[in-house]
Amino acid sequence: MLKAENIKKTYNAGKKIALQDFSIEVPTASVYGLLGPNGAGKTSFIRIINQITQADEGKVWIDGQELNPEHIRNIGYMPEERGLYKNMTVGDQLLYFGELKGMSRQEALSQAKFWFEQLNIDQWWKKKLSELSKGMAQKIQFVVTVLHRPKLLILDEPFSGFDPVNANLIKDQIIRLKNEGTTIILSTHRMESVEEMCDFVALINNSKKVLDGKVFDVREQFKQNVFSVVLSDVNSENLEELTRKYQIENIGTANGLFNFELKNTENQNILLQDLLKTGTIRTFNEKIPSMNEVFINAVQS
Ligand SMILES: Nc1ncnc2c1ncn2[C@@H]1O[C@H](COP(=O)(O)OP(=O)(O)OP(=O)(O)O)[C@@H](O)[C@H]1O
Repeated sequence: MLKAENIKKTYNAGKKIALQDFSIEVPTASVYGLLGPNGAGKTSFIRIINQITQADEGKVWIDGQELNPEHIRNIGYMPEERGLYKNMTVGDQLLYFGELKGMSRQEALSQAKFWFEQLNIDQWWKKKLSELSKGMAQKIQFVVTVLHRPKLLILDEPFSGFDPVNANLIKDQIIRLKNEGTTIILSTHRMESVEEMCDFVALINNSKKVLDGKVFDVREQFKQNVFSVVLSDVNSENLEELTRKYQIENIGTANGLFNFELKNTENQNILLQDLLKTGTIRTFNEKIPSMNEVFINAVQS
C-alpha cells in the first residue's frame, strides 16, 4: 500500500542527516511497526508521508501513485504531540476536524456517533477538552484521527496516557480497522505492543534501516540456540556431565522439577539424547528472543 524508496532527509542545510537510503514496503491491511531509538529518524519519515516536510532524495508511493496532496484525505495521523483545542467542546472539535478532512457535517456527525458508542464516551459530546483527563483527551484524539475513515492510519505512541483497560479498547479498535482493510503504521517504543499487534516491523538506527520483515522472522533471526528445559527424575552424575558439556544458566528447582536454560553447541538430536540420559524431559523449547531483546541487540551491535 505504501512504498518508500531510498529516502534521504537532512536538516540544518544538509549538516544533520535524519534518514538515509531508507526503503520500506508496507502491505495493505497490515500493522507495520516503525521502531528505533530516540532520534533514529522515525518522526522524520512520518512527517514526509504526511507532507509536513519533504524528503531531500527518494520517493514515496501510495497505492502505486507518487505521494501527492490528494493523499492527505486518505491519511489519519495521530502525532505524539497531540493537537486539540482546549477551549472547544468535544463535539465542535470533531465536526471541525471532520470538515477539514473533507467530510460533510452530516457524515462527520454520524461517524462521531459511531465512535462514541465504540469507545463508551457518549456523554462527552458537550464537554470542553480542558475538562477531560489526559487519557480521555487521548480517546478524542483517536476519534479525530479515524473519523474520516483513512485508508492509511499513522499512530505515534497511541497508547501513552491510557490505562490498561483503555489501551486494550484502542488496541481492539486498531485491529478491527486492520481487519476491515486499513493499513496502519505504528511508531512505538513499547515492544510488547509490537509483538501483540504488528505483522511487520522496520527498525531504524542512526538514520538507517537496520532490519525489517515479519515480526516472527525478525525474532527468529536473532535466536541464539538457547533452549529452555524442564526435567524430572534427574540423574545427578549425568547432570554433572551435562553441565560440563553445555553452558547452563538460570537454574531453578521446584516440586521435583529441575529447570534451566542451555546453550546448544551440538545438533538437536545429540542434545536430546544428552537430556534423556539426564532425566525425564518435561518441557523443551527453543527460546525465541522477544522484540525487546531484538531491539536492544540490533541497536547495540
Ligand atoms: N526540525 C529539525 N531540525 C533539525 N534537526 C531535526 C529536526 N527534526 C529532527 N531532527 C533531528 O533528526 C534526527 C531524527 O529525528 P526524529 O524526530 O525523526 O527521530 P525519532 O526516531 O522520531 O525520535 P523519537 O523516538 O525520540 O521521537 C534527530 O537527530 C533529530 O535531532
